[in-house]
Amino acid sequence: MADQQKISMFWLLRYLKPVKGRIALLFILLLGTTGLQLINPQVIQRFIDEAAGSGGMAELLELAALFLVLAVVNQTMGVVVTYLGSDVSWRTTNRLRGDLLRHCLRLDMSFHNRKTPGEMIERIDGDVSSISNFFSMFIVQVIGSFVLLAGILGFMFTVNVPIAVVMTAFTLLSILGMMIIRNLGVQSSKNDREASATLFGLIEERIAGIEDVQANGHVPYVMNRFYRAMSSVFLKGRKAWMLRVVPWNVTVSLFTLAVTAVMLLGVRSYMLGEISLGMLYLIYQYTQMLNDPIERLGDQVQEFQKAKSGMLRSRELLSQQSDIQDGEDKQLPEGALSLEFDQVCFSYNKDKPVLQNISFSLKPGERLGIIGRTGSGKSSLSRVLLRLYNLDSGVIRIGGVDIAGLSLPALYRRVGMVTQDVQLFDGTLRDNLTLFNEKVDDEAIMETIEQLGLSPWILAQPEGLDTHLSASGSSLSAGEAQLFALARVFLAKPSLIVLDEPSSRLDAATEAMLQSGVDRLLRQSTGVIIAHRLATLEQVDKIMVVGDGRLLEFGSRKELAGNPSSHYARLLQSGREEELA
Ligand SMILES: Nc1ncnc2c1ncn2[C@@H]1O[C@H](COP(=O)(O)OP(=O)(O)OP(=O)(O)O)[C@@H](O)[C@H]1O
Repeated sequence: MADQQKISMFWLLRYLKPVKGRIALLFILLLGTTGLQLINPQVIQRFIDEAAGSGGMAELLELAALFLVLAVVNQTMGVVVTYLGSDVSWRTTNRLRGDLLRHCLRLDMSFHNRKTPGEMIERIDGDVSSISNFFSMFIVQVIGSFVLLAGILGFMFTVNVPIAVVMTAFTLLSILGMMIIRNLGVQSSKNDREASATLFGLIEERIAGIEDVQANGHVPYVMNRFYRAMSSVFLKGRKAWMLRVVPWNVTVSLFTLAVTAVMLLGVRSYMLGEISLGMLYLIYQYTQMLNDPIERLGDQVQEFQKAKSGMLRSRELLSQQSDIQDGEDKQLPEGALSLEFDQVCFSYNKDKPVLQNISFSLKPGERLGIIGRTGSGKSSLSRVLLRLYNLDSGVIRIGGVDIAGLSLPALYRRVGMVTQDVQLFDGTLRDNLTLFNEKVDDEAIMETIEQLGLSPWILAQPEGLDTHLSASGSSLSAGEAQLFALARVFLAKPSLIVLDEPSSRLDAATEAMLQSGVDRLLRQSTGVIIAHRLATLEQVDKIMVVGDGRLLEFGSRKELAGNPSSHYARLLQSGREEELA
């Protein structure tokens, strides 16, 4: 645990570095307010003694004015300290949020398959929020509190040693107690954060599937799971809170004892004529003030426990390694790219093979149509081709280069894919087509759209390319979104294109219209088209039939069509596409 703590602190320092100037200023201001807090009671003490003695009105007014000025300056500095604290906290935590998101986006699909989006939101935002106080105030508050304590106790030793000894003993005991129990709540706070992440995951999953939940009458079941998750958050949250407030309760009890002892000693000294009335007030005031920094330290211990659980979880996430390691090769040959699968085996879970010994090759510019029954492994084939998963064994070569040794940006620059699930982003049609790349001009967009025969559709949108699309895609039909995804991938001019059921949601007329456009655009690249409808594959050069993760048939489309014993010919003859393979 101690080791882990050291790592956490060290690791966070890099986020504080860019704001070190602001932290220094924060620190100076805090020292200033601490000093003013110490001086103010002394002004009142002099005021009381002057008033009780023979002080003139002018002196009293001077002291009152000084008190007012100091109080206003103190308040103003307090506001600036709060502002600077929040500023530091936002700057640092936003950098951490950015790092976490960037890291997660690079993690492999196996990781993302295990996490719900809601859980990821909690990890990227929720955990970091719990660290924000640590960034803004922890160091400053802790040091400020110690300085204030030292100031009060130091001054008391010059006034009355027995009272100063009682105060010091109380302070040391309180701090010691907090040090001993400071880690008490860390694990429970971590459990609390985990429960909350699960709850968010559940809410997100259900809202994302709202149509299915409503249409299938799943509301009571969803509510039941929701209540159970909430109950877990409540129980774990309560335990974490209870363990966090223990240090605070310890200091409150000690403080009551200390105030009683100090007041008894103070009143006794006053009765014996050792101190003035003003000094008695000062002793009382300083005793009260002792509680403030100790309470602040207690608060910071609580915050630290919360922050530490967030730090541990964020650190854990940042240290997750992607299974997909970036390769060194940066170059692929110019023009359309060849494709070769050599004895490729792949599984999502080791106990269930999904692709078994797949070998085939395509020359640059050739087009392959893949057919096979539902669940036979067609989409998995395209996923491994784009290195979304690692192979169990075998090699995939694109343009003669093993993709395992190829850098991922180099791969994605030249290979494009349209999947069955089209993701839209919050932005205009143009943003979604260019993926926010401002270098792509409208002319290039319209040219591609024209070739795909989609310009009437784009022009029919209320504001053309400036039409706003919502991230959920509710503004487009599923078929429209597919057209859109096709335009998007062709705009990037890839040299190898994988189309996974690109027209599954289009009506026959729209598909026919699209077909010639796709054919034209595919002329500049090698194409892999996964299709359920045989009509989609009329223009391909090669056909592959997949069944149960195995390659059942591979060859020239024309030859297979002319061979009555081939799977493909039989499918063509029967016209029963549902019997694919
Ligand atoms: N993320 C995943 N995790 C675990 N198993 C998966 C995952 N995705 C797919 N599978 C399994 O892998 C097998 C092949 O799935 P794949 O999606 O490649 O089939 P497909 O031929 O593309 O099917 P469809 O025609 O329905 O799109 C199926 O048995 C499926 O259950």
